[in-house]
Formats: sequence, C-alpha cells, structure tokens
Amino acid sequence: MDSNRRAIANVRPRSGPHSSNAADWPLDALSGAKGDTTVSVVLPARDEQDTVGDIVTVIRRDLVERWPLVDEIVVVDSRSTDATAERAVRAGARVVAQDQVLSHLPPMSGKGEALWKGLAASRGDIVVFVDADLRSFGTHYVSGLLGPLLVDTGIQFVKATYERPYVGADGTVQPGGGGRVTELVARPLLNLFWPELAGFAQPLGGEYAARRDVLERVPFVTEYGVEFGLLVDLLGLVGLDAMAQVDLGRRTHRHQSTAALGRMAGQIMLTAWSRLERQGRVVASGRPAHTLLQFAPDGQADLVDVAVAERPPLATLVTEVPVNAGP
Ligand SMILES: O=c1ccn([C@@H]2O[C@H](COP(=O)(O)OP(=O)(O)O[C@H]3O[C@H](CO)[C@@H](O)[C@H](O)[C@H]3O)[C@@H](O)[C@H]2O)c(=O)[nH]1
Ligand SMILES: O=C(O)[C@H](O)COP(=O)(O)O
Repeated sequence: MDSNRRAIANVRPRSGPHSSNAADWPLDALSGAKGDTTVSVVLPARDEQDTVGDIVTVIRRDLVERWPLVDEIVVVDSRSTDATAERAVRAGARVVAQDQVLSHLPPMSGKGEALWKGLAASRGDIVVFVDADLRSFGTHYVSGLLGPLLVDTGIQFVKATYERPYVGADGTVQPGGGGRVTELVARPLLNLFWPELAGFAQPLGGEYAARRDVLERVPFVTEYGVEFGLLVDLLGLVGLDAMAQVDLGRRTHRHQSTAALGRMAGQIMLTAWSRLERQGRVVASGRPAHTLLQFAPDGQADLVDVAVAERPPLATLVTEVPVNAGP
C-alpha cells in the first residue's frame, strides 16, 4: 500500500447515503408496498437499436405483466438515425421524439435534454431513469432503484452503484476499468467541493430514480452535465439523508472513444463550475472557455464546443401548455 492510501485508510469514512443491495428489494415485497404510487421508467435513447428493444421487453414482461410495478415505459428518441424508435415501440414502449415534447420551446440537445423531455412526457409519481445502451440490464436494475422509494417516504432520490468493467472491442474484460470520466473527473470534483456526495460511487451512472415532486423542482443541465448537476442540486434541495444508493451488481454498456469522453469531461467541469458559482463559492472575473482543442492521432486538431445549457425546473413552466407527446 503506498503512503497516500495508508493515510486515507486510517481516516474514518464520512457518512454516506443510505445503502442497500438490489437483493434487499424482492419483487413480492415491493408489489405489496406500491399501493397507489405510480411508476414511470424513462429511457433516453440516441441510436440504440441494438439494445433498447431487449431492455423494454424485460421491463414489460417482468415489471408490467408479471409483477405490476411499472405503469409506463417511455423511450425518448433523441434524434436517432437508426431503428431505435421502431424497436422500442415493437417491444411495448411509448416512444416520444425529444423535439416534439414541449415543442413550443426552442430545442436543446444531448442527454440532459432527453431526460427533461422524458420527465415532461411521463406521469408517474416516481420516475426511474435507465440508459438504453446497457448490455447488462436486468429486472433488478429497476426494482433495486424502486425499493427505497416505495418503502421509505423519507427517501427522495436513489442512485445506482455497480462494478464497471471495461469491455474491449475483442471482448476482453478489464475489471474496474470502466467509468473513466467518473474516476478521473467526476469523483475527484465531488470529493473536492461536495464531499457529502463522495459516498456515491458511480455519480455519472445513468440509472437512478426519484420522486416526481423533487425532479420537477431542480434544473436539468443539458448534454452530459445532467447527472452531476442533479446530484449537486438535489443535495441542496433534499439533503443527504433523503438520498440513497443501491448496489445493482455489474454494469456493462457501449463505451465511447477517449475523444468523446474528453468532451464529456469538459461538459462536467463546466457543470461543476456553474454550481460553484451559483453557490457563491467562486468569484469569477470571467466565464470559463467552452471550447476544447482536441488532437487526432495523425496530429489533426479540432476545436469542439463543450458548452452546457440548462432547462429550468419543470414545475416553473406554465402548466396550461399542452405536452405534445409525439406519435
Ligand atoms: O444526445 C444524447 C446522448 C445520449 N443519449 C442516451 O443517453 C444514454 C447514455 O449515453 P451514453 O452516450 O451511452 O453515455 P455514457 O458514455 O455511457 O456516459 C455515462 O456518463 C454520462 C455523464 O454523466 C451519463 O449521462 C451516462 O448515463 C453514463 O452512462 C444512452 O441511452 C444514450 O442513447 C441521448 O438520449 N441523447
Ligand atoms: O461514466 C463514465 O465515466 C463514462 O461513461 C465512461 O465510461 P466507460 O469508461 O465505461 O466507457
């Protein structure tokens, strides 16, 4: 053990979120606890034709038909150019086109926009978000996230944790090698500036659930800033004691390139900056740049934009405007 690790091992762990495992939340017990509470599962999907159908099929078969825990499955088609929408419909989801939801508003882009539109287009008292590119999806992903919310009225938000391997194109598995932006950017930033959130082992993971009430009271950062922004803003709104973490076992997904993750990292850093500024913890003499100069292996340089924008809390929108849920 090197000296840094030894020093840290001697420090008592900070108090973290309420913790449990997916196995702690069996389906029969949850069915009893559900009562009148309605549940929506929302999947953001951009070109996920290979995986979205299987995920929807499992949720419908196990959690709509066999154990009626889920009231609606909504896939937000995030400008896909492949057969994502058709496959999701065939598997039994309601599919909404991202730009057709609240279509009177100027469109924004990225995953955060897809989630905010999914929140607007869904109706459940509890909303469960699940990425549509998962290779490891199982029923326990949804039931595990629902457990703390269905049995404890004090819990407002539940985030997944899991072991995240890196799976190479040739199928080689590197245990613990996944979640590169999580390890190199998100968790260091949280530890530095929001240490109460350090106990969330997978802050960027796309699987989490919350009560609609609280989701509608926080802004949604666009692009890949959304998870980081939600964690920080929900900590401020509901406090750590209303936040829980559930271990779902193992997560595998489609990996993005290092260059794409560099852009994601930029978006997350800008999100963190915006929260530090909003919380009055940095006094800025100027705004940070939102461009990133990237270099390809052949030395070719490309200037890309990593700006993030923000949707306001949904509850602050005028409610008479009809939600166009698309076809
Ligand atoms: O413009 C977009 C981009 C992505 N997605 C969907 O969002 C999910 C996650 O996107 P992905 O590109 O697979 O992200 P990851 O590389 O897996 O990034 C991780 O880190 C991100 C930043 O926190 C999180 O948003 C992701 O959920 C998390 O898996 C997938 O279903 C995508 O199809 C959209 O709907 N619209
Ligand atoms: O969560 C992350 O850090 C990013 O999604 C990258 O994940 P990956 O390293 O497993 O591709």
